[in-house]
Amino acid sequence: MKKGSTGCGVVLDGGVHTTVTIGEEITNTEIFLNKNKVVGDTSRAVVEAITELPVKVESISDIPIGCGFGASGAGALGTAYALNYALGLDLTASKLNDIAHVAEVGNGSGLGDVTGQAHGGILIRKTPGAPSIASVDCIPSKENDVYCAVLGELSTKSVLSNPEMVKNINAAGKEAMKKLMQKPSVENFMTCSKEFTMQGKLASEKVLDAIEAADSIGVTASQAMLGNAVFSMPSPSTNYELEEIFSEFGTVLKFKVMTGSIKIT
Ligand SMILES: Nc1ncnc2c1ncn2[C@@H]1O[C@H](COP(=O)(O)OP(=O)(O)OP(=O)(O)O)[C@@H](O)[C@H]1O
Ligand SMILES: CC(C)(CO)[C@@H](O)C(=O)[O-]
Repeated sequence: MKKGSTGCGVVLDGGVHTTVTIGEEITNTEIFLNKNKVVGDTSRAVVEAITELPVKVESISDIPIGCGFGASGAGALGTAYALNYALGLDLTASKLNDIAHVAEVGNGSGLGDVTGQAHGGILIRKTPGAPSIASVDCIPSKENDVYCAVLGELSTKSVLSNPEMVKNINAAGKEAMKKLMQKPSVENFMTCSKEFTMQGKLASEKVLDAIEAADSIGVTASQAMLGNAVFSMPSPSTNYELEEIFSEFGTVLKFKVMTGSIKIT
């Protein structure tokens, strides 16, 4: 519950849609992601925290997997909310969010995604921890456009289990957070995020090239953590040009900042 990360990130209006099935026909817990059977340790940990019954969990993702978009945290939240409904558990949102966070952190697949996703917007996590205990704030924002270029995967677990990398990230993160809190605007967030990318030493050459190319048209871009992807919130007048530039590096995805929280459909 106490473990997590501090930082600031953008919650997108794209995510993971999760359905659970329970019944006599389900004899083993199985996790499916985009119709493929996966190990799905984080979603599985949520199931095990909530019920002893075998559950079929099916997630369909409209965000890329393993690219810094927080798909494992989103799947964990979806699994918790869907099980609450299917089993008629009447748990509060706060309890469900905490279960998803503990599953995510316990599995090493993320540290701050669930807390961010549980709140929405451009969320600042001032202290680490589960959604119910982390101290948070946010940068007020409209449903700004978020442009992303997906260049490839980067395993979160491999980074978080590397002490040298974590040391760099913590040093760079501390500086970036200090600077962000002095002026918590969207523009300064992008600047601090970019500096964090440069100092944190997690960016591939291609990520750095994409950030530099955006810079050449006066747009600040940064790396999606922890992924081999970049994102930016350009002004409407630079949208088109940025899309052209990003498309030279990888698949371009367009989202908006999601200003609300988890949706139950
Ligand atoms: N919704 C989901 N359901 C089941 N398994 C998932 C889900 N999302 C991700 N995974 C699994 O998690 C692993 C990728 O995790 P990883 O933490 O690197 O990526 P991520 O969660 O997409 O993004 P981030 O880098 O932001 O944490 C893959 O093995 C994938 O199968
Ligand atoms: C560790 C992390 C970058 C993985 O997506 C995220 O959970 C975060 O920002 O703490």
